[in-house]
Amino acid sequence: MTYAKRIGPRGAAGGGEVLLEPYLSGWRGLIRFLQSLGAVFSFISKDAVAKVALLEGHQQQHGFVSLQSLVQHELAAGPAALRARSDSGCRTVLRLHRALRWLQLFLEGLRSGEPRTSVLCTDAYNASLAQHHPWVVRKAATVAFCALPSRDAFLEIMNVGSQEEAVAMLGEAIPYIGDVYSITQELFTQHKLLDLP
Ligand SMILES: CCCCCCCC/C=C\CCCCCCCC(=O)N[C@@H](COP(=O)(O)O)[C@H](O)/C=C/CCCCCCCCCCCCC
Repeated sequence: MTYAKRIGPRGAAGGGEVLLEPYLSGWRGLIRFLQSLGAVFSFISKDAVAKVALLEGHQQQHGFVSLQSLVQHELAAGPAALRARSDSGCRTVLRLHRALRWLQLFLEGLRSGEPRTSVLCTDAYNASLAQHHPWVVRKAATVAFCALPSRDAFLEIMNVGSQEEAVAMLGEAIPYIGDVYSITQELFTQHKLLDLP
């Protein structure tokens, strides 16, 4: 199971570029995992599927290799044009970028040994995505988190062997996620894109 590892370009050539193909492939793997957790999470997975599909469309249309090339291409039209678009790759990446912070925090909590996954998930959500969501989405998300399996069951569903092996895998994967998050955060800070509507 390499969902999280495949997101990141840790040590990849290109001076800290986030390569689009492994980035999207990582998201597809995470979404499959989320879908396996049951219908209660379908409103979340549907949103993630739509966002990944939008980015795949941009990738295919323009041949982007990295997040950096996507950002450069959209910035060339000017910041005002970029802000006016509701289907821009940049705003979509920004939504997934915030979700990646949630994932990083959630997996760190899972690794730490806290048994209540719903608490871990809620804490990670409140520290990342929640501030960007309206009340109704926050409420629905918090209700869905109560349906998460226990930590033991969660590590089992990950299907990477024993609990110790699953925890070891998280220890390897989390730094990759952190790298992708940091590189994207720097890119979006540099171009003042962290508040795209
Ligand atoms: C070994 C790994 C195990 C970990 C498995 C984790 C699986 C997670 C898979 C996918 C994560 C979902 C990412 C959701 C992206 C949400 C983007 C977003 O903020 N969208 C909102 C704003 O979009 P626009 O309207 O501006 O286009 C949209 O309103 C969101 C709607 C849905 C609610 C999103 C709640 C997200 C909560 C975090 C995911 C919890 C999954 C729990 C499963 C462990």
